Amino acid sequence: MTAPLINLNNDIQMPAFGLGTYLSTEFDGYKYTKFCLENGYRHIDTAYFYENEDVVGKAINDVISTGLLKREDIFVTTKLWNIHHEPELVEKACRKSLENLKLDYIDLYLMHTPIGYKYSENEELLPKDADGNFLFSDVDYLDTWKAMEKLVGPGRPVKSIGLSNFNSEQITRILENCDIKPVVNQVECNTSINQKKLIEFCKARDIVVMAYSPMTRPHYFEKDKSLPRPAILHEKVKEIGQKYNKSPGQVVLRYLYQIGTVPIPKSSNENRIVENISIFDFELSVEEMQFMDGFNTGQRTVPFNACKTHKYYMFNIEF
Ligand SMILES: NC(=O)C1=CN([C@@H]2O[C@H](COP(=O)(O)OP(=O)(O)OC[C@H]3O[C@@H](n4cnc5c(N)ncnc54)[C@H](OP(=O)(O)O)[C@@H]3O)[C@@H](O)[C@H]2O)C=CC1
Ligand SMILES: O=C1CO[C@H](CO)[C@@H](O)[C@@H]1O
Repeated sequence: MTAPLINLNNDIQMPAFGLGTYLSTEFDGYKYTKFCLENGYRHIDTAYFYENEDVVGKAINDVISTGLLKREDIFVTTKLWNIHHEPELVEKACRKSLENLKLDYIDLYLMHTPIGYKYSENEELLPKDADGNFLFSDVDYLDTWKAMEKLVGPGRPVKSIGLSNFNSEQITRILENCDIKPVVNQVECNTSINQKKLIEFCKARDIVVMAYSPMTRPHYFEKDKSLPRPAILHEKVKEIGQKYNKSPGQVVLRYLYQIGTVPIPKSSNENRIVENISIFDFELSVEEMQFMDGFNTGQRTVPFNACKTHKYYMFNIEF
């Protein structure tokens, strides 16, 4: 199955469903990106921080070279990492991502978070002091955004730019000062934190919410039961799925699609990869949507706790 296309605020179209690749190792990153593209996926999410742009890019290029797909059939999202927020580092970082991916352009380039980390020559991705505290920078994310704007346009390396992990006040500040509007805000969005207010806020401003950790990271919950409990483990979600001949995972992903987001679940399992995208041939009822709303506690799986002291920490306000 392929996902429907949605129009971004710059009239570029983006598939309403994608593959996440965080923690996809060299082998998995290549094998499953390729498998996804061969099985209907047209949208891949990676990041400089994931250190897998090279294998993800190789999978994309290999599928293109077989003739199955053309470059323009595939929507590639990658992200500017926190150490590259200094305006003079932005284009270099973007070019490095393109070089890793071995592509001529990036479809969507996101600022990974509003928080900058200290840059060093050896490109330490998570720079810390001797006590293990993050070494932050205080670069204004607006200055970073201005540098990202310069990447877009005819002959430039990026088609669309967007945000990730931004709250409503930070988005407003960008919108009030930008020349190019963000097309997307990628945030944690799953049954435990369904982001209804942020989705409404973004929708009113023509910004699409992309849902990361849409399955509520079942592999993390397995190891630490204080984390939010994935709804796929709930008996009633299983029952709802049975009614449509769908799995609990499909019910969760369909819920996220119906509340207006673009889910990007990660999977390194062929059955689950095919299953996850097969959500565009059924619809949850109003009552079922209300039941799924009931899981929303607001608890995050990815709270960026180590960044709490930074002036741009994004999760201090309601949304
Ligand atoms: N912008 C940001 O700051 C962030 C972005 N992201 C992006 O979002 C993507 C997805 O989020 P992620 O954090 O990976 O977490 P997910 O919520 O997508 O969880 C991934 C886990 O869920 C399992 N899984 C996938 N599908 C199913 C299913 N149908 N039923 C049961 N289990 C399933 C996978 O196992 P298996 O592989 O065995 O199928 C994997 O262990 C990331 O990979 C990344 O691309 C994520 C976090 C932060
Ligand atoms: O994209 C990401 C994947 O998850 C990480 C945390 O587990 C985040 O730090 C990062 O933003």
